[in-house]
Amino acid sequence: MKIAVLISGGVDSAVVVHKLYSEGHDLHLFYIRIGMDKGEGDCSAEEDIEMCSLIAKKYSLPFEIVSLHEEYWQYVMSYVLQTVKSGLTPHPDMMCNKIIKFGFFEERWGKNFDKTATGHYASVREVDGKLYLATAKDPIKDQTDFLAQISYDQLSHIMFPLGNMDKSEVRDLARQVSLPNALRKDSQGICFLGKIDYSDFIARHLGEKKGPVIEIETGKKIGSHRGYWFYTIGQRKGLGLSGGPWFVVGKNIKDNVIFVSNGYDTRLQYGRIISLAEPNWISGSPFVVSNKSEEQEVSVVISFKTRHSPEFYTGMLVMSNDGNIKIVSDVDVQGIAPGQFAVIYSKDKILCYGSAMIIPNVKKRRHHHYKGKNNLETSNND
Ligand SMILES: Nc1ncnc2c1ncn2[C@@H]1O[C@H](COP(=O)(O)OP(=O)(O)OP(=O)(O)O)[C@@H](O)[C@H]1O
Repeated sequence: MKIAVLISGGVDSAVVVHKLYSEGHDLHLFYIRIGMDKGEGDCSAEEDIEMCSLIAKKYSLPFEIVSLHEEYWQYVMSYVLQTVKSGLTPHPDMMCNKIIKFGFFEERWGKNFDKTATGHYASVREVDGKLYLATAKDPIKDQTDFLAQISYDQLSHIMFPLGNMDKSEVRDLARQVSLPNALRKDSQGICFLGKIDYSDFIARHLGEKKGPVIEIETGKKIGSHRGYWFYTIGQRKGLGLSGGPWFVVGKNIKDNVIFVSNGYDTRLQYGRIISLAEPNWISGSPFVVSNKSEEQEVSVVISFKTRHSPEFYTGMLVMSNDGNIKIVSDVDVQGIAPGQFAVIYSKDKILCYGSAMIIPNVKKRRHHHYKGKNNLETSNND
């Protein structure tokens, strides 16, 4: 098979090259170059590229560096800034996979190959003649949540050769076959943005604007913050408040107010109802539509995640007859942040059906103690 392999200089994608090469495929390696923000050099990219060249050389494979710099800044980063500005929490990794790695790359280069392979920890399964995004063997490394915005067409053209390997097996294999990056540390952080400080980046683009931090139960001002766009629902770190733990439980964007609540047990930290919008069902809707009558809600038992973590929650995915969807969780979910995505899995946690954006549960709550303002919050905590 003719396969385009996306390589980053990291050990995972190098092991992909080794595996596919050993299976006798015809490989073409690609590195996607994305520069930093204006005026910032990016020396780590040069190191990554050098590593990619070494891997290409080891297997005598063609290697190309392609740029998607403009596209990344135009689509992914503008989405990040817009989302943050509207008080929501963005998910750049998800958008990067959908728009860059499996979007523009596929359109321009990947389409000329039978498949495109990456070092993501995920798999593709066929069930009743249909392909599904499916979880990886290694539950700690599983990255299906980052992939849950892709389309069926994108999925149909992708291979994830590490889906059936644990990270330790990947490292062992890299050592055994003496890959030049066998001992290289894993990359951390947000997609291509891993190399820059997220908070600095936001400050540079959106500036700072001081505002009050209000204890939600009492309406008392207990501190000040740098601008609502630096904070996300469920956040604990970086609030600079004494007598914690304090958690962000709501925001009033109009007045630049952050609401916090004290303690791990506060009711306000948790919610069981998660309202969703714009679902992306990769392989079709998980609802069994044949049961649907005019007045009825339809529901399906699911597992789900609301953040990148090995833990799954369980609950029901419910669609009301007006088409609105929500999750009713079996247990309290901490820090439900609108703008983030709920990733929906089959009950047995094997198939990833797709994802939908978390939206605020519409409700009004009066904060009598804070200048009598009536705030429609961006919090989902019931
Ligand atoms: N700059 C890049 N150019 C081409 N492909 C990339 C690039 N960055 C990441 N990828 C692809 O996306 C996959 C997942 O990327 P992620 O950032 O999660 O890296 P990772 O899990 O640390 O993997 P690796 O060890 O290969 O860097 C990589 O394995 C690789 O196939």
